[in-house]
Amino acid sequence: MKPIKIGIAGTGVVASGVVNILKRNADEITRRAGRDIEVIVVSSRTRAKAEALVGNDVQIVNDIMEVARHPDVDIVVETMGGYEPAKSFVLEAIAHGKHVVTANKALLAEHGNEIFKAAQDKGVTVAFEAAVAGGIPVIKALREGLSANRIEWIAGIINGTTNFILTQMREKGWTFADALKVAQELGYAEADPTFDVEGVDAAHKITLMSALAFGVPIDFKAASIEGISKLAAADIAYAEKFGYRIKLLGITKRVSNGTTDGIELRVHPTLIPESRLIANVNGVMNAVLVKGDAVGATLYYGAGAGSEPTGSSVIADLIDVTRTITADPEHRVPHLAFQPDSLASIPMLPLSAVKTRYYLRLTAQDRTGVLADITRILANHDISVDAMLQTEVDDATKEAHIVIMTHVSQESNVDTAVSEIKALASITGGVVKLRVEELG
Ligand SMILES: NC(=O)c1ccc[n+]([C@@H]2O[C@H](COP(=O)([O-])OP(=O)(O)OC[C@H]3O[C@@H](n4cnc5c(N)ncnc54)[C@H](O)[C@@H]3O)[C@@H](O)[C@H]2O)c1
Ligand SMILES: N[C@@H](CCO)C(=O)O
Ligand code: NA
Repeated sequence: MKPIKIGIAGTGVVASGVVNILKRNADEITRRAGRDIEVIVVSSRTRAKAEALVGNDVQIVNDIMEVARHPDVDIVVETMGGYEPAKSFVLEAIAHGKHVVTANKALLAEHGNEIFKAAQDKGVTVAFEAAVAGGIPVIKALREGLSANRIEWIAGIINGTTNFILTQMREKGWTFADALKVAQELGYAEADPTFDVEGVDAAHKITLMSALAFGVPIDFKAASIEGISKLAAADIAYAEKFGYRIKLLGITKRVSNGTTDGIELRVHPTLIPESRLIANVNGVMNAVLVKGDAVGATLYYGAGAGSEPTGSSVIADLIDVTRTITADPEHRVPHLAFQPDSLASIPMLPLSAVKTRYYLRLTAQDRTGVLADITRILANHDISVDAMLQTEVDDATKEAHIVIMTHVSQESNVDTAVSEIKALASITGGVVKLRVEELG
């Protein structure tokens, strides 16, 4: 059979992984796909760099649209990142009847509904395994392996950069800035690393998984997002005293009970019991826990970023598309796991509706009655205390830290209580609030 012909836009970290693996494993890949997969054209802004990667036999063009419109290309790979020109490139390729493989979660989280609709109308596939948790085949698991289940929730460490930073800070005492710099050098970070650090990248990924899990349109605007830039080393240490690790988690949950029906979608630093496997996922590694009603909890672990791990997922998509390229589009696996005419309209829940356990750290002056004031406020808002710790009073500041672990409480109640506590004269250093997830 004649080879499947690939055009690549963007020859950076991910594209290099793709090209190198395609060369090294050509034999296995052909035996699996049933046809050779051959890169015939790449776009590059720096010709020398592209030539060093693909050699002289591959056409190198300046204009990405030449890749999108190339008459011989069957599948385009989008590894530029960002919203534009990536969006125009993908839509142009679809309009020209090309299948698309992309690693770009930002693009799909913001514009996926439009892109998948265009692909559906044209009868082509847009595949994106590399976009979520890098090399881990979690999109495949959600879309195919778990398709018998009603998904209950997903919780994942889905940003390698922040997990790398948290790990180096905790294990090696690196500063935040040094750890971020190394993550950038290793090719893990986004072009704009605030996307990593502020939780936006994780929110892009959990938004896509939420749509796949619950059969709803992609709704990035509904995500509540909090990153790790304000996380204090003191809270990591106190969490450990209670037996918890702090990880940046992307969480999506279907809440369906007598009073509430909807979907939670949130990213924030989270306390996880240290006995959970996922609490021990370190460095650039990612892990995604998916709870299905039939299968129970399942865990997917592996490298969430990096050239070849991400390239591994891009090529898995290329092989999938190659295998089904001649199939009637109606018989291909739907982009978002559910048939596009069967998407549900389930409300997205605000953060204020979340019910979980909370970690609170208060910085208080050492005055009589302060603890009584705090516990009275908590009780007034239906928040019961599970455990409490107070540090010794600092000689210089006369302040102490009071750390409180609550039982399950509602976020809106906790927020009201926190603002009342902050208003107490004895609370001089603000209140830190973190969420706790048992993930059992
Ligand atoms: N690096 C990773 O570990 C990783 C993992 C998963 C997903 N991703 C995603 O993969 C995509 C690429 O990431 P990367 O790390 O390879 O980035 P990169 O910066 O290493 O490479 C991007 C490439 O695209 C080219 N490019 C960028 N803007 C362009 C434009 N406007 N016109 C033409 N060419 C342009 C650049 O010149 C470069 O060759 C992003 O969407 C990223 O989020 C990266
Ligand atoms: N910047 C992302 C790349 C993988 O999507 C990360 O650190 O996880
Ligand atoms: Na993946």
